[in-house]
Amino acid sequence: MSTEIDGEQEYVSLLYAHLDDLRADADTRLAKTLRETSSNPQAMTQRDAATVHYGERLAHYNAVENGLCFGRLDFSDESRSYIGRIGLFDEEDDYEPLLLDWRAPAARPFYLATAASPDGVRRRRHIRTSRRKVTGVDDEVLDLGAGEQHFHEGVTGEVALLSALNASRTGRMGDIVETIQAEQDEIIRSGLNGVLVVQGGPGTGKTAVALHRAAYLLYTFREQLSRRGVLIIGPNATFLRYIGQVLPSLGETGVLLQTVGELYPGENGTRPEPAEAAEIKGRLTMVDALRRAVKDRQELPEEPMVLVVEREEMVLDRDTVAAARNRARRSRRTHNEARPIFAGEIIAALARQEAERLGAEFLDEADLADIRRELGEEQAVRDAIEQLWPQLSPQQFLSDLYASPDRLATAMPDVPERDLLLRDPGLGWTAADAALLDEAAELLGVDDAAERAEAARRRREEQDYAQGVLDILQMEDDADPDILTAYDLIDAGRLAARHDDEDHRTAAERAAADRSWTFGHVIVDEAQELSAMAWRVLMRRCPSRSMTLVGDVAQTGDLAGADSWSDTLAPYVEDRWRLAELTVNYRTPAEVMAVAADVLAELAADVEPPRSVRETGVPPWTRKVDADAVAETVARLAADNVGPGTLAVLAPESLVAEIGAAVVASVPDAAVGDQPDLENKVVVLTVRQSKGLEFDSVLLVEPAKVVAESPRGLNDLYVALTRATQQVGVIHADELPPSLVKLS
Ligand SMILES: Nc1ncnc2c1ncn2[C@@H]1O[C@H](COP(=O)(O)OP(=O)(O)OP(=O)(O)O)[C@@H](O)[C@H]1O
Repeated sequence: MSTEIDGEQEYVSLLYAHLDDLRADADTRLAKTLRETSSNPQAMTQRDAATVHYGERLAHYNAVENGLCFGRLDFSDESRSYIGRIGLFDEEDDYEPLLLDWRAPAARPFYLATAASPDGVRRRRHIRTSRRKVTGVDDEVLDLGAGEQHFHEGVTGEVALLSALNASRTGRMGDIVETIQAEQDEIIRSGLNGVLVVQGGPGTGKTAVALHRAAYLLYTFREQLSRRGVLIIGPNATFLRYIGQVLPSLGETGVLLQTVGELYPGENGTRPEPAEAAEIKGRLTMVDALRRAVKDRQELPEEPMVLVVEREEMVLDRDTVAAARNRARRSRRTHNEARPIFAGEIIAALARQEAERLGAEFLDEADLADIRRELGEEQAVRDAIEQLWPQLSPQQFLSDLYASPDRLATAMPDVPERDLLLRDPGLGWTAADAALLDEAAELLGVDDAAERAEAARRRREEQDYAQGVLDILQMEDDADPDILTAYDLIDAGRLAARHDDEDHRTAAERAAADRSWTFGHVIVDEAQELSAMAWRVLMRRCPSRSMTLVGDVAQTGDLAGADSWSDTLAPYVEDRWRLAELTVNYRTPAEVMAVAADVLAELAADVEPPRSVRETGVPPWTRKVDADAVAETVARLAADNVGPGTLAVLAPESLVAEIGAAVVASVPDAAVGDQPDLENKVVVLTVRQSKGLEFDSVLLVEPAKVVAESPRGLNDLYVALTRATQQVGVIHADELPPSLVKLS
């Protein structure tokens, strides 16, 4: 074996030498670009672009340093390929591939070939490395015939897979490029177009698959996707931190990761709120409610309004305002965009009154125009217009709505529980508010006439400046008429525009700041949790409907979440979506899954539990204690458990603070609170917070309370039981819920 390792070491060293050359080259070019100085705007623009380009290349090479090469395929025709994190080519040998990017079509047999269907592959080799050193190889010989294999059915690269699955967790998710399984590969490489729903039980690799699919799509459709970017939505900030390293480790950075609460640019919806309030805000009927609420802001005065303009009284009666309002509404523009029409009508009506007073027969059209202009500048007139048809930002509009029982009643006459939405202004936004802010922005629109005028003025100024630059260049070049000047190639307008538009942020960065941005592809993790209103926003952000939605309807915890994929998607794509299923559980050992399966049977009798890929020999255990000893027992067990792996204490909402305090008293650096650091050995979380995460061991506290505290409590219990990679212990004083029969 050691000669095999030596042989691979030689090749792997050659690959690293190649990587070093590429890195050195990018480094030199970057340094050279940074040294370039020029006052020529075009050259400066090129310099900026080159800086970004070489900077990105360097980051890319650095990202693939660990595990650069991890596999080898030997084919029946004696040829062989090495598989790794990027493609490397031999420039001196007609660009022969030295290393195949795992995403390249030619690398696919590494994930798909089996003894039953070897696809020309004689041997698949997993190469284990630590930094740049080869530490071992695992071979699977595929042309022996299926009968002679001793591997698990349907599992490829079993040794490498099991060693990845048994490894201690670190609190950050890792990539799985070395051991992607066939059913996962199918999904990762599925076409770009249309909506793909990936349904799979806990631990089936949905998150892993979603992230690797993002990397695959960016590689395969680079041109298309790097311009528009890819958006990945995850359930909360802790989860995004947990998965945040995976794409960079695959060399991909052009992806925007967001929570639903961040869907409205510039705001971050993190304020907690009761599940019932979030559920109401997530209903699709909020679209009509907001429409009514906007109309409600276009007021008619109960009594005629008296305006004092230059010591003269003018009157705005209800009919005049109603006529102006009808005109503005008939324009079918959004609220803010229709406002100038309303204002114009009001001013025209007041101007007619003024003309009457002055004697209309002595005034011509120019005089009337002067009167209108002067009235438009009067504070009293502006105030009246602002009162009757205010200019509204989505934030102002929504906080006014939440602050007023009357406004809520007008907007939501058939929702008796609407007062759950009442709250004082200025308290910050919740996750469910983000979708409503976005909807409000759609309804209100922006009257950007002033901004557009300012932008036009700026452009004119820049154009004049560019013209000046070109004139100077031309003067310098006058000496030799044969030399092509910048003037010949580009006119001032284009030069200014190029300067103006040149924006070196990545698509993801630009998208994060822009509500009207549409993405090339959208991936939603824990997609079952999204409300109908959140789906509306996402669909607006992705008119091409190129989407991957991964989730598990059996794990839905949010009241506003999904029970069925077809109901969720029907309003947007009818039945035009494809379903892929993942069936193997890579996380939860069989012993734990057997217990979780009973909970699943109670909450969704028709859903098959995923099949665990391994056993640990440690069945879940329980410990019953007195109610006043629960926190102390958990704290002691947590202290005893501090080992190489990670431990999560999962507690019901009502106990989490008390349990957290007890655990911190015995394990001082344990992570607790809203945004715990998952890289700590011991973390105390609610079940909701643990969604999508995993730990080596889990201590579950008072499962009966977990079930009782939420209308979707059984789903929460199912989530809690399926977070561990090694073992689960249950500490309780209350009776165990009936679905945990196996533990009683
Ligand atoms: N092919 C694979 N090779 C190695 N590890 C894998 C593979 N597939 C999944 N895993 C590991 O299994 C664990 C579970 O994966 P992941 O979190 O993606 O599952 P999930 O379906 O999103 O789970 P849940 O629905 O419970 O959040 C992770 O540690 C992941 O790295």
